[in-house]
Amino acid sequence: MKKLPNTSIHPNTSIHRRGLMLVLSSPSGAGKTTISRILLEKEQDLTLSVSATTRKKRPGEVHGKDYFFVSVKEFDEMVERGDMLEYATVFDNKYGTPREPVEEGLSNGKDVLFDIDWQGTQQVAARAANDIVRVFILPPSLQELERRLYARAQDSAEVVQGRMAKAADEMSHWAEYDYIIINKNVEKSVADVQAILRSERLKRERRPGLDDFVRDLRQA
Ligand SMILES: Nc1nc2c(ncn2[C@@H]2O[C@H](COP(=O)(O)OP(=O)(O)O)[C@@H](O)[C@H]2O)c(=O)[nH]1
Ligand SMILES: Nc1ncnc2c1ncn2[C@@H]1O[C@H](COP(=O)(O)OP(=O)(O)O)[C@@H](O)[C@H]1O
Repeated sequence: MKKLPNTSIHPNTSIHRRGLMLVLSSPSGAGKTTISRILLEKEQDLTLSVSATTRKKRPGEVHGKDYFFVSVKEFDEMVERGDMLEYATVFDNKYGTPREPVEEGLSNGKDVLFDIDWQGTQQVAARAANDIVRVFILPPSLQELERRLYARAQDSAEVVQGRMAKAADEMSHWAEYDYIIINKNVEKSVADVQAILRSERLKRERRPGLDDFVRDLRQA
């Protein structure tokens, strides 16, 4: 895997605040898409990293908004060209994060939201340890997880059962995340992610512009 130095993620050193990479992961059906959607409406300075996938489009999904739906050949070519920040196989389909929009968002002073699995999270963390904030979303119970997967009504019973079977595996990675949210009530979960975002944005190391500010204050 090509190593991506931090400097290439943040080419613009003049930005006042250093953008962060907010990762949401969860077993399928726990609610990360729902939480992300509301969060993006509420947070103007947050932009979604739209992944590329070889999975089939679900009813209602829009190419370029929910995912870039590509063929296996197109996906592999993107990987070959080094266009992916990270990529992984999940539920027999390939998923990956196109690098360029992420770099562009960060250098424009935006925070970037990622809906990616634990494999992708590990890859991004290895490349941009100081910029990543990891949030893992748990369902209140396995029964509720299954209910939500059926309630979404977009996958066959076979696909739902496959996702239930993989849930324990995905959840085994929960301790690799910085924050854990049990998604019982959507509004509360969104408020919790907003609290995380707000605190992480206030961290000293994400505010390089403060150096000059404090220097001026001290000279007064
Ligand atoms: N590593 C990686 N995982 C992704 C990416 N995009 C989506 N995923 C993960 O792939 C899994 C399946 O996503 P999807 O097919 O949309 O199903 P859903 O999560 O049940 O809505 C989820 O765990 C996503 O977080 C990506 O670009 N990279
Ligand atoms: N807190 C919640 N309470 C009840 N239903 C929820 C909650 N969060 C999400 N859902 C529902 O559960 C289903 C799966 O949510 P989704 O956001 O698609 O999950 P994911 O993206 O993690 O696979 C959707 O039908 C969604 O409306």
